[in-house]
Amino acid sequence: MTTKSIVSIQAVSKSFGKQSVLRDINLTIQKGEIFGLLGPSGSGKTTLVKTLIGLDNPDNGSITVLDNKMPNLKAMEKIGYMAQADALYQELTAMENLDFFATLYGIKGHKKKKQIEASASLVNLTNHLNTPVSKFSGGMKRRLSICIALLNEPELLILDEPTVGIDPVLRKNIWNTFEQLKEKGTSIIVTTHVMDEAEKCDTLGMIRGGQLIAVNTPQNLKETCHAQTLEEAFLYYGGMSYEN
Ligand SMILES: Nc1ncnc2c1ncn2[C@@H]1O[C@H](COP(=O)(O)OP(=O)(O)OP(=O)(O)O)[C@@H](O)[C@H]1O
Repeated sequence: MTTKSIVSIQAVSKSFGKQSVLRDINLTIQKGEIFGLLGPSGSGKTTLVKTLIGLDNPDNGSITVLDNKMPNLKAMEKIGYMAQADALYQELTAMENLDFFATLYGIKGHKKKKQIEASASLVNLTNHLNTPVSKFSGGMKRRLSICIALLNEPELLILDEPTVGIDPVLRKNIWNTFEQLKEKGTSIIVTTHVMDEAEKCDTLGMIRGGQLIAVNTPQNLKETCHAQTLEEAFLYYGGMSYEN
């Protein structure tokens, strides 16, 4: 693994009205790692990833992604983003959805065919491409959304709670896909509130009430405070229970 940074967040703050949602966030994410952002519902994970990709502007501070100060169109082209809710056309087949989004990304001809095949294979959807999305299970829809985020061969893949509502077997499959992508050199940022997923990340940022309360490997986070579990560690660093 190289030690070059792919994301640098400096003194980022954001409020919605009177509510302070991100408080002085400083964070560096290294290239080639799976970085997890762990925090309870409402802690600011989605807001932080949205500011990362330029979908939302911070009130203060600066963000650099792939050596570009955000928001930056060139950097955005190298990022694959999967939002929390699936944005799929239900009446279209998986292939038609993929074709539509590939065209939107400006991928054409032979490259389009190749990219769709490669991405579908990674998420195990090759045999379901001609099925209308309305007939997909929740897990298949999530995998199709991941597939779409992979179409432009992103250097950085950002996934907002990619496995919510997915059973443990499928969740394991999806994490295997992340490992394969990492092997190929893709950097991954994933938000989660699930502890066993957090354990699988190379580095973990714990966020609570808009504050980054600790950043380290899952092992070090536990060892430093003599915790048996990440939940215990979260309690230690956050000074409160994990749940809101
Ligand atoms: N557009 C908005 N306008 C006003 N408040 C917002 C907006 N977006 C988010 N918030 C508030 O900001 C806080 C953080 O929300 P955010 O979605 O970032 O949390 P989260 O950690 O991603 O939560 P979850 O795990 O439930 O998705 C919440 O209190 C939320 O209600």
